Amino acid sequence: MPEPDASLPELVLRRLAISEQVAAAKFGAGRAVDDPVREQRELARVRALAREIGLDPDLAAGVLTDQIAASKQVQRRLFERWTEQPGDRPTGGPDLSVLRAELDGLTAALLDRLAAIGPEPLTPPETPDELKQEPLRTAFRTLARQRPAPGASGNGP
Ligand SMILES: C=C(O[C@@H]1C=C(C(=O)O)C=C[C@H]1O)C(=O)O
Repeated sequence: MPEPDASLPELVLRRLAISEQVAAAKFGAGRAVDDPVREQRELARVRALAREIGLDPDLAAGVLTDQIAASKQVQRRLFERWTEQPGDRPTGGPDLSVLRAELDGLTAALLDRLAAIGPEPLTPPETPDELKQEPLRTAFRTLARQRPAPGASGNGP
């Protein structure tokens, strides 16, 4: 479980770190990076969660779409690396179902943070890890824009 007071950028970074382990679990099992069925299920879930906590469902879905795209960028890069350099291939590691439960917990925490913060644009954190630089920009695509104020219905005068 994430720290209860983790900032939104920390949660995004944590989700990408777990994506590295997801890549290892999939690569070892010969599974594809993309799982469109799970993606659709997650998107439906965040829309429902967003409604429960007074967050714009389109905003929540947009932010999750970015997190999924960023996760897949990290995973694809690692698949390429491990294909080219078999010596770097990981051994062992957590089960995919355990990692997915962690991802789901982080997604819920992300929505909670999003509902709590103001509309100001957020910028991706700096990282020396070249693998994560572009995925981090992807993860912040929607967050980097001005957002509707929390609680705003969008139907006001
Ligand atoms: C992380 C995974 O890989 C991809 C990314 C997902 C995500 O970030 O939530 C969901 C499904 C996959 O397309 C996964 O399969 O669980």
